[in-house]
Amino acid sequence: MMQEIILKLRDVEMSFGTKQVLNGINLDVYKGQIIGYIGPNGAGKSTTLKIMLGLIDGYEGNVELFGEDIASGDVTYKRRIGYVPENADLYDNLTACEYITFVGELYGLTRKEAEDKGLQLLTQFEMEDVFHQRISSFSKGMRQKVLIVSSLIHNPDLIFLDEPLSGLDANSVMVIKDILEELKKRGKTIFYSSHMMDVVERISSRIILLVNGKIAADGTFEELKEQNKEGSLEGIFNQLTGFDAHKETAATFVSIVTGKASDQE
Ligand SMILES: Nc1ncnc2c1ncn2[C@@H]1O[C@H](COP(=O)(O)OP(=O)(O)OP(=O)(O)O)[C@@H](O)[C@H]1O
Repeated sequence: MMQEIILKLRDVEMSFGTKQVLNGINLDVYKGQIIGYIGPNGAGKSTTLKIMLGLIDGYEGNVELFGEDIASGDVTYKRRIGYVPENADLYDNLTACEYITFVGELYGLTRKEAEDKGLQLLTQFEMEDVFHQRISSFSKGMRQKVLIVSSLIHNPDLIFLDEPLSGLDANSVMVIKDILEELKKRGKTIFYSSHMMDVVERISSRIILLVNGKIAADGTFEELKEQNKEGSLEGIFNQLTGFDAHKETAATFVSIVTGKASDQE
């Protein structure tokens, strides 16, 4: 049986002014895949995510979600999407409860449904005591948990995560990794962008490496390892992005900081 295509990109290009950021992205993502979307800073990962989410316009090419062209004007597909942004402007003056019910209502839940479900979910992160406190009083990790809960409150089929583990402690990272596994088992499709190579290596059913707005590698971790003769995703990343100067760069950087070459210390 053919697997359902959830996400389809054809010749997607994007420029900001004269700078071309995406140079022809072609991609089919199937139901139940966890895609690890990696690449150097500025490669165009967040830009790709924002195009698929309908947050930025002006791209060339074709983007289909759940078999529908997102440029068709019909935005009902958005109800089936969850999104954890990289930099979220959480509404600091709202309480966790107010924020989560606000997002839940945007996605079509009633206030009561969103509030009940939000409290249940935050309780799993041991945050029930702060449900009615203002987000401005939260630590970075607590804010991140509110974002993760908000992104899943409406039971989306396709989930976009942009560096979702930032600020989370080791125990919470474990829980989130297992949540992603569990969502995958239940047929959810996950598009996961991160720089944490060990996590991407572990959770992804497929890894896509973007370099200069182009897909430079696409396959399972095993396939990438086979092709690149490197043992870790970090090593594969270094090799495919042509970066082997970390030691020299670090030494030069610290020499500038200290005003002395390393052998003068
Ligand atoms: N709104 C914008 N206006 C102008 N240039 C932009 C805009 N958004 C992104 N860019 C540029 O597009 C390029 C790709 O940015 P993008 O945020 O997609 O990279 P990224 O792969 O997500 O990087 P990172 O790993 O650092 O998050 C960068 O050169 C960035 O400066």
